[in-house]
Amino acid sequence: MSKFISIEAIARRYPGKPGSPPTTIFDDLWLSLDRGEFGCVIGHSGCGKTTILNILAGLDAPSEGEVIVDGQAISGTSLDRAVIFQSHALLPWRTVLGNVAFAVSSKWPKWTRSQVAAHAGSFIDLVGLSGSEHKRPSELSGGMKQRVGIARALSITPKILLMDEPFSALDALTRGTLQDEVRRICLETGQTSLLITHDVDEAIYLADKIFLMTNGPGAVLAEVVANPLPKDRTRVDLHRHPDYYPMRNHIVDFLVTRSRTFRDTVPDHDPRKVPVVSPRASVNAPFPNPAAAAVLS
Ligand SMILES: Nc1ncnc2c1ncn2[C@@H]1O[C@H](COP(=O)(O)OP(=O)(O)OP(=O)(O)O)[C@@H](O)[C@H]1O
Repeated sequence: MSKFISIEAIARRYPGKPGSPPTTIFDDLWLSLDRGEFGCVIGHSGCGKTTILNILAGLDAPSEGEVIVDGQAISGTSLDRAVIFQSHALLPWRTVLGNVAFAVSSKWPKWTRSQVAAHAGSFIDLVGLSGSEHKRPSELSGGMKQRVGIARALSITPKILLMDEPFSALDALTRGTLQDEVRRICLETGQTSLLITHDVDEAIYLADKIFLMTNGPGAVLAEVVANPLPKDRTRVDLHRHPDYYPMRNHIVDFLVTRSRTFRDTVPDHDPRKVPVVSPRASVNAPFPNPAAAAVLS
């Protein structure tokens, strides 16, 4: 079965200094997601996470390779692919309703004003901002601004939702609440999503698949972690699940050690056949324990 999102052999290179070869951020990168899946890319600063997201959004183009979404190679930006940035990028002169309505009328230019307002209003409601429709961004908290960004992205019913560290500028309480909201909405609507984060717990809570990137330049997708935790997990009971610590330890171990040493320790890594692992609790086994990471394919 073909994948809903298929990143195929992409590379991103930047010109080097005069007389030097180009810098390769990554090359021959393959990554895929099924429809309705929530993926998370995690890796150290500079490994190319934002570059991957920008390529998927069409804000950047790969130096080589292509990206297929729903059976079609992408080219440039599209209202099929919505992005939520760390900085919400709202139009400051427009109200909450005006910001969301702007996106809605871009997608459906023939809709009447009242159709646009009703549709935008339902997404403002979805993110819990009813009553604030007529406020301008300067009157909103950081969390509320990010809610507007989420409502705006979801209101155009995109095929894929792309998020670049959308919660990282928020305080812990607001971050947790918005993670809950995004998870609820994505599960309810079957939204295919890709999130960039540095936060291991955020990835474990939200993602079905976590893509582990090695350090750049020359980063590679080393492993895909298939989340073994139940779908009905909640943020508060996450750490009580027996598979939580094996999985968390596996990812932290990767980020602390293997992301640096991967190139030397796995010289025959095949970027087209990236191992999918699902770290689980294993009785009497110290961690890290290779046996705890069941290789699924
Ligand atoms: N226009 C550019 N010219 C040259 N190099 C660039 C350009 N844009 C990005 N880079 C380099 O590409 C690499 C990957 O950048 P990217 O922002 O994708 O990393 P990241 O993993 O998202 O980092 P962070 O976690 O810090 O956001 C970095 O080393 C960056 O310096």
